[in-house]
Amino acid sequence: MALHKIFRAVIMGPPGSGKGTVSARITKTFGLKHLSSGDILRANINAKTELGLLMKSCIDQGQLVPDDVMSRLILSDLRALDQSSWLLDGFPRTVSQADALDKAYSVDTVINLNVPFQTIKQRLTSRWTHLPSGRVYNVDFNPPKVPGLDDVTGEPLVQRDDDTPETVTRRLKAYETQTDDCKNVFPYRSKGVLQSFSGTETNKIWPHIEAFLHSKLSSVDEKCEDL
Ligand SMILES: Nc1nc2c(ncn2[C@@H]2O[C@H](COP(=O)(O)OP(=O)(O)O)[C@@H](O)[C@H]2O)c(=O)[nH]1
Ligand SMILES: Nc1ncnc2c1ncn2[C@@H]1O[C@H](COP(=O)(O)OP(=O)(O)O)[C@@H](O)[C@H]1O
Repeated sequence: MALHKIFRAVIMGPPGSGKGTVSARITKTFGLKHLSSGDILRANINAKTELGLLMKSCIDQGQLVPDDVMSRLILSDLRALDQSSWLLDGFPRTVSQADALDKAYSVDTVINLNVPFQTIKQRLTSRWTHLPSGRVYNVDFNPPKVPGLDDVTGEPLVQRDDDTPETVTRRLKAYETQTDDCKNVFPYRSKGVLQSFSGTETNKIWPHIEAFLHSKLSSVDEKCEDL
């Protein structure tokens, strides 16, 4: 689908709810640029930047990195995408981050994935990641064609240091208290742009998200053509 107006979307949900998996499908179908806060942080760690080294211990302990650091990082990357439609994955995660984004951009839609924590725990301990691209695999759900290797580049897959059972528990707790419990204070429900999708299987949730975005994007385009 060709987009005429700039469309800005956010995808939220607990760790392991399928944000990366759904984002890949959204970018493939609708051509939005994908920006993932976790991928950006891991690229900094991998490149051994000062910021990456400082943030690594927070991430490995399953804690959120400080709001000011995260907001500055994401907003500066978004500035480079000013003329593009984008999908922001993993940001905002706190009220302060949501306020910082709201001051800079008006978000057209927020997709919220609602997946039970019990489902997530099993998924994350069997997640394999291609760090340079952020592509994710799963031994049961979407295994790579060759075990241990990325389908596109043939490079090795790794298990993230924070995908251990103990750290996953801490990340889910952080999500509950810092994101989920505060969701009503984020500026999205009151603005009528928050849309939740619930379930335990991405393949069942995806057709609903796809249909929702098709209708959302065509109404945005119609409004644009009316101007
Ligand atoms: N079993 C199963 N695994 C899934 C499903 N959807 C995604 N996954 C896997 O669950 C893990 C977490 O998904 P991901 O998209 O990385 O979630 P994120 O942490 O919210 O970005 C990855 O290993 C995915 O391949 C599903 O419906 N069933
Ligand atoms: N918006 C954010 N605010 C603070 N910390 C973040 C944010 N996004 C990512 N992080 C840090 O990076 C880690 C991994 O994030 P992410 O890759 O988005 O995890 P997941 O895909 O499992 O939800 C988080 O546990 C946290 O430490």
